[in-house]
Amino acid sequence: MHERGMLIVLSGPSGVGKGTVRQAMLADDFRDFQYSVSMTTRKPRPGEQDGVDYYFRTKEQFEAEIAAGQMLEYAKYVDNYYGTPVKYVNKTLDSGRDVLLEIEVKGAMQVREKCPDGVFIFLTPPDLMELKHRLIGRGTDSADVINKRVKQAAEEIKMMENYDYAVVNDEVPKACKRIERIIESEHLRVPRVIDKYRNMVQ
Ligand SMILES: Nc1nc2c(ncn2[C@@H]2O[C@H](COP(=O)(O)OP(=O)(O)O)[C@@H](O)[C@H]2O)c(=O)[nH]1
Ligand SMILES: Nc1ncnc2c1ncn2[C@@H]1O[C@H](COP(=O)(O)OP(=O)(O)O)[C@@H](O)[C@H]1O
Repeated sequence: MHERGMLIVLSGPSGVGKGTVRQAMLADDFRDFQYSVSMTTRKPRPGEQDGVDYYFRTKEQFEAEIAAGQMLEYAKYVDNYYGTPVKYVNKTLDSGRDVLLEIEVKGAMQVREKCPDGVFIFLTPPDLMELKHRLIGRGTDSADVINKRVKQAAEEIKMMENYDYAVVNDEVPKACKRIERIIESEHLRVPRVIDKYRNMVQ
């Protein structure tokens, strides 16, 4: 029998660098986690692929998935739905592998209710001006959408108190290392490993 995988939830304002840090962790050969691809009603950005970046769906399709109980969590964020299909998460955790969810704060709180033994990490920008610069620099959103996202960011940062860890993304390699250390330490927590040692003392 193997241990069940660990659920890692990474939240943080749009543009803070969640995707960048995740890619850097993979490039760093820290690939012990599986990324859960979310579903969204947002339109694909140039280069984004269905099934890789997101499952791109219509509002009707998304609502049908909710009604069918297929979502672990979902939330509305700046006029679109985003959510985590439950099947992939359960299947992967059951196989003993860790799963990483990259989701906004309302969804993360739903996951916290359902999976209290998950690890909740909040990635935060050095400040809101820097966040805005990153969103502008990414070049994927209109000025109007960027302003909405920065406004939303201020609300999201207030939710940090509900997380287990806060990681500042000042420099990508440093943020990566911080998250890797958190994941490694969480694996050593006694409640996660206790079963392995029970046999020794019987
Ligand atoms: N609740 C929830 N939020 C999600 C999910 N997938 C992505 N998000 C969040 O939705 C917000 C907007 O995502 P997106 O439009 O792709 O912008 P980006 O994260 O800045 O590239 C971000 O805060 C994402 O972390 C999900 O499955 N559930
Ligand atoms: N530590 C950092 N310093 C400077 N720019 C960064 C940093 N991390 C990410 N970026 C840049 O900020 C933009 C947003 O990053 P992204 O990973 O798309 O954010 P998120 O997934 O959180 O929305 C990208 O253009 C990315 O290259």
